Amino acid sequence: MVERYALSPMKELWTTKANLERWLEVELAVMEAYEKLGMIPAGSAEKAKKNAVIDLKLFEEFEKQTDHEVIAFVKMATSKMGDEARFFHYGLTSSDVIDTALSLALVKACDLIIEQLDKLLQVLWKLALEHKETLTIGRTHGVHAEPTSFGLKVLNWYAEMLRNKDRLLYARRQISYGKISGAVGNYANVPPAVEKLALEILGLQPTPVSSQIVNRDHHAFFVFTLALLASGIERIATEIRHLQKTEVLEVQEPFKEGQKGSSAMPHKQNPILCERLCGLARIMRSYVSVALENNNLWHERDISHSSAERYIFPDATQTIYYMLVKTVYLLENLVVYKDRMLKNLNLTNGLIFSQKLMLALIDKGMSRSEAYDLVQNLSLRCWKTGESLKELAKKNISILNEEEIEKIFDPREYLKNVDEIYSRFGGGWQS
Ligand SMILES: O=C(O)C[C@H](Nc1ncnc2c1ncn2[C@@H]1O[C@H](COP(=O)(O)O)[C@@H](O)[C@H]1O)C(=O)O
Repeated sequence: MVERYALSPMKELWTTKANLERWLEVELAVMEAYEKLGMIPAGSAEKAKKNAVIDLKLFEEFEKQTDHEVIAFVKMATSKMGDEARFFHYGLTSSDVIDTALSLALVKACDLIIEQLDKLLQVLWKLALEHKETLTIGRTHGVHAEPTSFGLKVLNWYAEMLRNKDRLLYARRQISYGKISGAVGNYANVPPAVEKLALEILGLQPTPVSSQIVNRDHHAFFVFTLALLASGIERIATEIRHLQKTEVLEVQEPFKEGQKGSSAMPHKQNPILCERLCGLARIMRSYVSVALENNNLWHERDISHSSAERYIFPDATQTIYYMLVKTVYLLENLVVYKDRMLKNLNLTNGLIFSQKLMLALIDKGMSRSEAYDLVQNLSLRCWKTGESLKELAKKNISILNEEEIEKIFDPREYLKNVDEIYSRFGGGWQS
């Protein structure tokens, strides 16, 4: 993981020491299960826990010697044990330990991610409420379309993040499986009852059927869910980048006291945070293709996925965590220029009210194509000359009176159903 984007407490989850401690947690849970079932002498698990060694130097030494990390781990962990060492790793294959411990790590990572996502939801809801009535221009194809509210844009982000939360909760279930079923998953040397008890102790559930490993579709789904969340953040960041263009300047990402925008141009305030979030979302997508490829392993498993997973799980969880923390900061401190929004809304001299004008003509009895052509002709003149569409309508359309025309060109008319849209979210964000 690039240290620059590694934040606590997520980064501590992925240290070698934390990993070895999780392996030990799994081994001890298995011993406890054997003991509860009366299959090994009472007190063995407690003794093993007391005498177990976690020593990174020793682990490295044994790994160099054996070129097998789980054997190195077992040698290290049992190096100061007595007779209880006989029952340590008893009947297990390496992946019983590795995969079960990996699920423990991923579930914890998922909880940290959900915690940040909850914060983001809270900030989004607050911003959406604050700007429920803030008029802005809605753009399609990058071109002014019709008035809308800035809060509604934010509410749309909020709704996507609510869906991301739903998906994450489901993904959390998908990665909360362990397996203690032996070398090819058929419990030849460890009974299913041990798996059941051990996983209960660890707070995981057994896979109904496994090979040597927990199938990688579980993990791929989780990684995809994170990438989808990242693309939602990217969508927010992209919108802010567009709205921060000099010609637009409707919003601006926070620019700290003492911050510098450019080494060459002292005046610059660039949307660097949003640009970084867009870059990181690209990285997040790249993990998905690796996770998908890891699903296709030979027979009861090969180990081609292992090296790739040393990157994708720590990096994907740390990157999305970083993205969430920064997005919360970004939106908590977003600068919103309401006056500029209004100024931009009026840039096209009323053209954005063309649909309402056309519909009013239809309501007065005109055919749709006649009304369309009339309004289009006036609009094209408006584009060319810079005249106001409202004034042109008053001069050229006699079937609408002045009051009716004023109402058509009132941007507030476009907010009349905003309350109903908000009401679909009930009381909003309650953590
Ligand atoms: O219980 C077993 O160990 C069963 C055995 N399969 C293995 N299961 C788990 N780990 C194994 C296995 N084989 C190797 N290794 C060790 O995994 C490490 C892989 O390193 P890397 O490719 O860098 O991620 C690296 O340390 C490897 O030595 C089998 O033959 O089915």
